[in-house]
Amino acid sequence: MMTQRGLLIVLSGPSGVGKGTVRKAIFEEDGIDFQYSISATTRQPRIGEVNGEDYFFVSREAFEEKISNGDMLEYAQYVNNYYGTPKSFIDETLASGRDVFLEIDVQGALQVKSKMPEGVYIFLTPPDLTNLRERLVGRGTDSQEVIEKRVTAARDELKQMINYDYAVENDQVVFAVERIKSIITAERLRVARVFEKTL
Ligand SMILES: Nc1ncnc2c1ncn2[C@@H]1O[C@H](COP(=O)(O)OP(=O)(O)OP(=O)(O)O)[C@@H](O)[C@H]1O
Ligand SMILES: Nc1nc2c(ncn2[C@@H]2O[C@H](COP(=O)(O)O)[C@@H](O)[C@H]2O)c(=O)[nH]1
Repeated sequence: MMTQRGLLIVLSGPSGVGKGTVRKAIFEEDGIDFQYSISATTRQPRIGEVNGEDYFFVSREAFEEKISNGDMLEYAQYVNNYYGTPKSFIDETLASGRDVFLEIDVQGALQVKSKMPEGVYIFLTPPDLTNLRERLVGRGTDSQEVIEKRVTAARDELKQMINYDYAVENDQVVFAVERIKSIITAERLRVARVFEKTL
């Protein structure tokens, strides 16, 4: 019997918009049955971050070796560090029929879209840039210099919203979570109908 491939769900948007916060809130809900793809990065862990849970923290050399070996579905250099999505987890999970959830930056999401256009691409947007800067400052994890680099990158990233399937405003986390869950429910139904027609 043919197995229906899992659905690839990509949540993206500028740094500080709240992707991680919204993703964690979604995964804390009951009945969530998709798998989170843990990214690799060369950035130093922040206080409280756990290797293998938040990221796979690796050296620059190890990351570059993974790129050469073709082990990354996508990768990006963001504010002097590499970030990337290990490919084998995505391939194996989708092939087993389970849905995968990626939370990645805009450069990476567009690379994935060019390879896997059948995925669902969701752009999380802030109410405005002032609000975005306030969130980065409020998070307290980056220097003023890094925050300015992230806000500058955000100006360009917001122009890419048009290349996504959906834009979701993160005005309040609970509302953003509900909007994203509705999108996923509708997309799962659509994909299941398409699959039924192929049987
Ligand atoms: N809807 C919201 N309203 C107010 N503050 C928010 C909201 N969503 C997230 N935040 C806060 O904004 C800050 C940035 O959120 P978060 O770290 O989740 O962003 P991110 O998009 O994952 O960032 P990065 O891409 O850099 O990892 C955090 O301090 C978080 O608590
Ligand atoms: N292209 C990718 N971008 C990723 C990945 N994992 C995370 N990210 C994005 O990087 C920036 C910075 O993250 P931070 O943890 O240092 O704040 C942010 O936009 C993340 O979403 C990935 O695998 N590929």
